[in-house]
Amino acid sequence: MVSTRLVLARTCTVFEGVLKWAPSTCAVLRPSQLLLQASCRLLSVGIIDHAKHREPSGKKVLSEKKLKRHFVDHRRVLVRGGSGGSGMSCFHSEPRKEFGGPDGGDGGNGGHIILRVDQQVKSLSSVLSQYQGFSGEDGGSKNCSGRGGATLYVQVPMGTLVKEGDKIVADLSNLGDEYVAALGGAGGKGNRFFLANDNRAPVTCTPGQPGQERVLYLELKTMAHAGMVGFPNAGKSSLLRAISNAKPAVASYPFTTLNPHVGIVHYEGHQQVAVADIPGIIRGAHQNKGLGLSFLRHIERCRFFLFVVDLTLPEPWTQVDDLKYELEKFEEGLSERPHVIIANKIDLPQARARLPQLQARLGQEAIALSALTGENLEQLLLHLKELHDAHIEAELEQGRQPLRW
Ligand SMILES: Nc1nc2c(ncn2[C@@H]2O[C@H](COP(=O)(O)OP(=O)(O)OP(=O)(O)O)[C@@H](O)[C@H]2O)c(=O)[nH]1
Ligand SMILES: [Mg+2]
Repeated sequence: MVSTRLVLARTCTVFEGVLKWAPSTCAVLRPSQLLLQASCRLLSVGIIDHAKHREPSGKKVLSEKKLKRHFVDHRRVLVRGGSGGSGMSCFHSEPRKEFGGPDGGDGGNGGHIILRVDQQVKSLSSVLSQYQGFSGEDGGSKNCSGRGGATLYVQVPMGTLVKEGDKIVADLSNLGDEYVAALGGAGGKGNRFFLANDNRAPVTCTPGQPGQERVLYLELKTMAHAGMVGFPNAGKSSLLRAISNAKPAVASYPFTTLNPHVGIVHYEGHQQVAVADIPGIIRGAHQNKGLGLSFLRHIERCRFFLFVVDLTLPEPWTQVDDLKYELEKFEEGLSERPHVIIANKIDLPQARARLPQLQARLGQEAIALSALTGENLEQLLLHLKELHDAHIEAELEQGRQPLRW
């Protein structure tokens, strides 16, 4: 019993800092399995799938179809800044003080509308189609100025692109980024403002200006470090479930995933790598076949790619060529980004037999693994970390702030 506990503790310690889900993996293993695993492969990850399929109790999981309704990645928004308050025209009046002079106060300025990045917001679904800023108050007597309209903040997800017509006016890709979408109108002037030597009793006052009015197009480009690209059914979502805390739907039919999902892989020292899973791509996607390429904008900003190949299909190397071709069609140079090729479903015998042929045809190494059984996942995790570290180094070298999740 004591020795079993020791092995259990040791296996967990090896995982600790590399993977967050390690304790849950340990929890579902029988002691006999653990002993066997610890002796033959210290870093192997067994039967992850069972551990991953436990949903947190009490939390309703939305189906992919419902999620599609909730996930909005573009929005047309009409923004109108608050109008300024009007200036006041009045004169000081006091007993025995006949000519008190003008004392009409200025109107308050209208409130601006500001788009602000919020880490908690993951889609544009909470953004309304129009916003009206708060108006400033009118000026009062006794030189009282009206109160200015409060600023209206609209929370948007990180990676929101703001366009006006065809022109990109803002790229909100960092935490805390803000963009003034509409300026509030200036407040009007009270008659006190027009007091001059040649006019001691002005009655003129001006109305407040209307706020700025603009039609903006918001476009969300999901931000993640790594983007998973692959044909439908290649096992992208299964892989994301296995390495992160994300729960994309997994099924044996193509196009199960309809929205991008981002999962976070936790490493030692609180380092986090965000991995995005997007719907499957097929040959001819750039001609709008399958689900088309519109969702590719969600991996456009990924710093590196994971090409997921289904090893059970004949000639799996053609999948890599097709994926690279489609990426290139979407945006020039996209296929040149750092990437790693993942040969999935290695647990199946026919897949294992195709592996040497794939390696030879590709001319580069592919990480053979099984998202279902967890075999060889650690190699992917270590490679992911290497790619992430290289990205941070490159960004710092160029004086840019690396993407932090
Ligand atoms: N045997 C085996 N089956 C796998 C493995 N990975 C995924 N599968 C199965 O392959 C099917 C498709 O998996 P998904 O993860 O939904 O594939 P996907 O690439 O996300 O598919 P789309 O969302 O349609 O693009 C499911 O039935 C999975 O159980 C694996 O490593 N081994
Ligand atoms: Mg999927």
